[in-house]
Amino acid sequence: MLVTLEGLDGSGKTTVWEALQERYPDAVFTREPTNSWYGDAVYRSIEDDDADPLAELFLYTADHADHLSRVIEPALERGGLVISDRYSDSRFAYQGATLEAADGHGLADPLEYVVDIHRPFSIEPDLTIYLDLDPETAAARAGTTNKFERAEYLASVRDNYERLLERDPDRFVRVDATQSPEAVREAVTDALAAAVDESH
Ligand SMILES: Nc1ncnc2c1ncn2[C@@H]1O[C@H](COP(=O)(O)OP(=O)(O)O)[C@@H](O)[C@H]1O
Ligand SMILES: Cc1cn([C@H]2C[C@H](O)[C@@H](COP(=O)(O)OP(=O)(O)O)O2)c(=O)[nH]c1=O
Repeated sequence: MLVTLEGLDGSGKTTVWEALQERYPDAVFTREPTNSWYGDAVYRSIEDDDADPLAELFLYTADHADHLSRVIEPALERGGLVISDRYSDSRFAYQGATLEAADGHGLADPLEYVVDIHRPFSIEPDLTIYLDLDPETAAARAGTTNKFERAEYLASVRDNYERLLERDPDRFVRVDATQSPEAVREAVTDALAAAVDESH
């Protein structure tokens, strides 16, 4: 079973992901960008304010392809629970927004385009927990350290997440990330426990 955590920078994904490790000690905990050299390339691009948006999309997608074959697919084949801090929806929402800001880079609908390039090879999560937070709080919590963490940009990323929730309501569970860390953790744990129960 594949479970992903999504949300804006600073929404509390990593805090929750760490708490879940105590709760599910046998699960495989992973993240995107990964810790491979593809992930290193992604982080180089994040630091480059002039990175080409399409080139950046393909770097993230290369990291995802490697993540699938090296980590996700083997773990799912073993029948395990896999919990990923960010996954494809981050690309749909963030690179969709970056491409949109670059006048669509000649694409009629950047978000749809990013979804489409994943379709032939990617694996859809069984459950995606979306930590919902307003862009201002997200930027303040994240510390606005890179180009993706600015409130204005995060507002367009959030609009894209809303589109994704609308098109796929059965896969997503929305959690109000303005709550205390304890309340967020409890809501996430409840959603995950319900999904794990249902899969048995
Ligand atoms: N529910 C919460 N309320 C207030 N602050 C939080 C909450 N969850 C996390 N934080 C804090 O916000 C910052 C970003 O959290 P983090 O888990 O790293 O988010 P993300 O992985 O989504 O970027 C950290 O300083 C963390 O301690
Ligand atoms: C996985 C992924 C991350 N990102 C962005 C979100 C973050 O700003 C940045 C690094 O991700 P991450 O290290 O998860 O940041 P955070 O813990 O602050 O949420 O990369 C994308 O734009 N596309 C993607 O596909």
